[in-house]
Amino acid sequence: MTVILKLGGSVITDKQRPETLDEEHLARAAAAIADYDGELVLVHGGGSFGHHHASEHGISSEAGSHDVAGAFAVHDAMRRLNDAVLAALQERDVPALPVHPLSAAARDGDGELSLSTPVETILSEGFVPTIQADVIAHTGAGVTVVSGDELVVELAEQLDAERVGLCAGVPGVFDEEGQVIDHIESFATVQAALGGSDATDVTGGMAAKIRALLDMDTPASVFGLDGLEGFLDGDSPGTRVG
Ligand SMILES: Nc1ncnc2c1ncn2[C@@H]1O[C@H](COP(=O)(O)OP(=O)(O)OP(=O)(O)O)[C@@H](O)[C@H]1O
Ligand SMILES: C=C(C)CCOP(=O)(O)O
Repeated sequence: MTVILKLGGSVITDKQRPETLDEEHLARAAAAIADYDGELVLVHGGGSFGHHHASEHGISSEAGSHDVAGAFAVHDAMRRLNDAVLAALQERDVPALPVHPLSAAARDGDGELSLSTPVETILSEGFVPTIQADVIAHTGAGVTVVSGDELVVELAEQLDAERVGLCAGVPGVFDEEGQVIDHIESFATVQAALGGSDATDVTGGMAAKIRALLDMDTPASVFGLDGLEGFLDGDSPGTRVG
């Protein structure tokens, strides 16, 4: 059965500084992934590569743009981040190959995402598909951002995944007192504690993440880097969602 893991941009980059990797975190994540023995699909977010350029060019999940320079600036930065993630993985003998949504996904006029990737074949041939958040064509709007969280949800459905993990820069989802919530079953019960991101972020931070995860049937967990090994061992660190 397939496990889907998103490496949050808040983990693998320094979200406060444009186009800055968090080399140490990326190395730790890659080492944990190298120890995993099973079918794994990786997705990664934008951090200070995607969100910075998207914000500068006024592009978000909803706000589109026909400006090719802006569209390419976001895509190109995300491709550079994807290259860095692939390099860290391949260095540790993880057979990671890239998937770029700009060439594989689109939104219709209602904003509905369609994604047609060779991920299943890449997986069945023993590789680890590594998919970046990106900009994609959006009917009537030019391009909009597709977040790593949206890609995770879509892929979980397409691949009938067993489990989904979102590794973020926080140990889990905090309640209003700052304690990590063990289990979230409905948006309404936690809404008051959920905010955006504390850095530049065009896709809605934690609130959007939890909404997206509650919308799917696959069990999910949100955890920090310290929880990654446990998640890959089959535990549910941080906050279970759904
Ligand atoms: N209740 C909450 N619990 C935990 N984090 C929260 C909460 N409300 C808001 N946040 C913010 O959500 C952020 C995590 O979401 P964010 O989208 O930045 O993570 P990410 O998915 O790792 O990054 P990226 O979108 O770049 O991939 C935290 O850094 C924090 O600022
Ligand atoms: C801005 C971009 C391209 C990234 C959006 O994806 P996220 O980091 O998963 O929210």
